[in-house]
Amino acid sequence: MEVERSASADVATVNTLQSICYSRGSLRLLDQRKLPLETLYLDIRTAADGWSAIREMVVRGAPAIAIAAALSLAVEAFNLEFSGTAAGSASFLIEKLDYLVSSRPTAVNLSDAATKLKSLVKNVAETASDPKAVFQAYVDAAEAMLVDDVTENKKIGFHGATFIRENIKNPEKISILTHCNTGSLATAGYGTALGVIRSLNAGGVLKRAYCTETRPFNQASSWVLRNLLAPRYNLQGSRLTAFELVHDKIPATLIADSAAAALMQAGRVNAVIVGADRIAANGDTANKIGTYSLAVSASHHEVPFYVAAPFTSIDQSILSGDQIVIEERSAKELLYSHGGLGQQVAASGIAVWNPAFDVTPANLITAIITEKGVITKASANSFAIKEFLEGVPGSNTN
Ligand SMILES: CSC[C@@H](O)[C@@H](O)C(=O)COP(=O)(O)O
Repeated sequence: MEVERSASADVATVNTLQSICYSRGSLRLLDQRKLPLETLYLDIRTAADGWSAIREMVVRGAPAIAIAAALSLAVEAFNLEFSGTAAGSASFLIEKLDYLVSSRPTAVNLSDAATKLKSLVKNVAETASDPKAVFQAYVDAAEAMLVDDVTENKKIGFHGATFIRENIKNPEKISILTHCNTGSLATAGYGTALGVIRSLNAGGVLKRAYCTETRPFNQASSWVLRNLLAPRYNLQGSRLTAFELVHDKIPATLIADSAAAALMQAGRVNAVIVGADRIAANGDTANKIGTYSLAVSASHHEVPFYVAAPFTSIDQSILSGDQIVIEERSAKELLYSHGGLGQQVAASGIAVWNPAFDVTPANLITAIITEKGVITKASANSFAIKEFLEGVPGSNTN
């Protein structure tokens, strides 16, 4: 993974909202750990580079992780002098895809993409005699993910804004709270939950967006120790979402995570919207740690709580959220400022539990907003996602 430093920290003059810069044979990822103070792109040449960039959170957000992983292998495959058979090229790609999936466990988009890409290369290898045909099919499919994601996000934005306007009190003056970062930086562009906020704003009905700081992630890794002399805090809400909201001139206010319940109690928001890393078949949703607290508070204050995500975030192979593997991150993210390099900020000897995600049960979710439309409750405690899909023309329900 090579560092490529963009000239300026002057965020207004560069397209800082593009986290994935790809052209055939070349991939650069915006180092999101450095935003908003510095714009730095890392050159990704191999699947191994992609794996490290995901693990170290250079790139993060469920859809962006999947696309970055697929494209890192596309770049490696495109630049490779491969002398084997078509079957050998398929095995090569499948092995690398399995490796990429091991980078972070909770978001399903990456494993979903890998499963689809593996099936594609297996099928192509069965009929192709030339390994190049297998690589070509892989590269085409990985590139399509980049394009499709933006299209799908815009549909999520449209469906979400329409649904919220039709179902909310005070639809001409919507104040909405969001958590983590679900915008352009977490996707190929536009965003999911933040895409809905963008769409509400474009429709002239958004009074104010509130974003949480989104504790606790700071930088803590050997790669950082080696490469970043001046690491910065990495709070997906205060640095990334706030950055996108300011960039788009959307009226917005930052709050500490712990201020969310008081914000609702004061009647300052009439909706909450978050993204998702994995949604089970019944609608239980894993998302950034703190999402569950927001949902509990929203329920208490009778504020609607929406999840916005593409269908690639839905894992129909699991019946409920109990089956979702939650990533636990380094204790250093809590014990030290600047992810282990800065000052100690907690008592020596204290044990740490640092899950990166939590699961919000379906009963606390008002609706799930997708690119295919809005899924509402089948009963008080669950969503019927399969049945919803069966009603969507042309949808594969598997
Ligand atoms: C459109 S991104 C949806 C989720 O991936 C997002 O809300 C989130 O939890 C991201 O967590 P992160 O740890 O920053 O990858």
